[in-house]
Amino acid sequence: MRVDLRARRGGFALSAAFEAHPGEILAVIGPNGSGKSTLLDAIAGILPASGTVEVAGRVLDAPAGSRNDDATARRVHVPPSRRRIALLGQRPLLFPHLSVRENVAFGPRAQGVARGEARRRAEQRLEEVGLGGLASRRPAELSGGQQQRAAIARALASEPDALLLDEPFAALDAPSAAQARRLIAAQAHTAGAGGRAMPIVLVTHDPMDALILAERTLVMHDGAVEQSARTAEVIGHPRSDFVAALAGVNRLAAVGAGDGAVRTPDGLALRGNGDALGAGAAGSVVFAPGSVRVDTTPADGAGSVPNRWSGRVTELEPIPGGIRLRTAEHPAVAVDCPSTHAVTLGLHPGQRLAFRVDEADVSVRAGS
Ligand SMILES: Nc1ncnc2c1ncn2[C@@H]1O[C@H](COP(=O)(O)OP(=O)(O)OP(=O)(O)O)[C@@H](O)[C@H]1O
Repeated sequence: MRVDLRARRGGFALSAAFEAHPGEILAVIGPNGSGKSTLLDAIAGILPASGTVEVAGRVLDAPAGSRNDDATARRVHVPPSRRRIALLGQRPLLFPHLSVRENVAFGPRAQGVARGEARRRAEQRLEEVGLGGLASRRPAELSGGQQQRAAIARALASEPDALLLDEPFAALDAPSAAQARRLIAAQAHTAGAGGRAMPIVLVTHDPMDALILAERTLVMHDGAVEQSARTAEVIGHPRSDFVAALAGVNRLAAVGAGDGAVRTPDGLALRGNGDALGAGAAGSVVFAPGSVRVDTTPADGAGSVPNRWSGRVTELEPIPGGIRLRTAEHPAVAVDCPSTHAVTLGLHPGQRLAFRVDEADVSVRAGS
């Protein structure tokens, strides 16, 4: 899939270019209103866009005169129904009056597949998503998770060339989401029609979904692609405070101190791995709140030795398995303390604590 498009929705402008390969899951993350759904709608052809969309070697959108072989060629716009792209949103949107089997067979039937074959294909797809026994039910007789799985089966039954998923796990409880995740991961690697695996574009709010499922991630911001890289790079070395917050890591501006360490604006001295910042060179440091060790007795050299500091607790916030704290001296630094250790320390607001983080857990990046 090759996408290079621009689209407008009211006053909102979108511009995005990327490629997604067959068998690949590409995650798209970004704040609310950054244009993730708009991007999927434009690829699916629901929203008029200018630029190029190519899927499985078929040109679905192309500007006039864009083809090398024919400068007079007219603009290409294949309508949504003929794009062979399946778009699946948060809500399953099954036809309530049809059985689950008929819902899944609907796509193939609309493509002209004979009734018996469409039914066979629907049953096979339902079997694959674990709904083989529920094919005769109406959607209302299924749970939300089962409905979403039926919708995935329906999307796949049309044997699309690409699958676009918009927050497909958002409305599901944890077990249903896990099941849907497995299904989608398996699907990416399964050869579809004609023995081809297909690209999957997955819009998600949860960077951990990206980490579990997607080799590469696109970060959207204000209608543009802010970062496009391997997911491990996006999460491990976020370029924006937004991704850092989503990924749950500390990201601080830093300046090379000239002694191999870097200094943050609030005076934290840190040594880490990654890029070497010369004296005065700007960059950023990233470390996980959970990689910081907390103690009541000040660490040796706290304040003067890199990777050690102290502070007075101002904020305590429960997190799964422990407590996240912040200090008055370094409010931008979150520190996670496991519950057992929190009990031992007797964590409380106003408490003075010592902190240290291993060099190996701090990553330094040059540039802003
Ligand atoms: N039908 C519409 N008419 C006009 N503007 C719209 C319409 N739908 C969305 N927008 C605007 O387009 C922008 C992008 O919205 P979009 O839904 O693509 O963002 P998103 O990243 O998917 O957000 P979310 O994470 O909240 O789903 C927003 O500013 C939104 O207000």
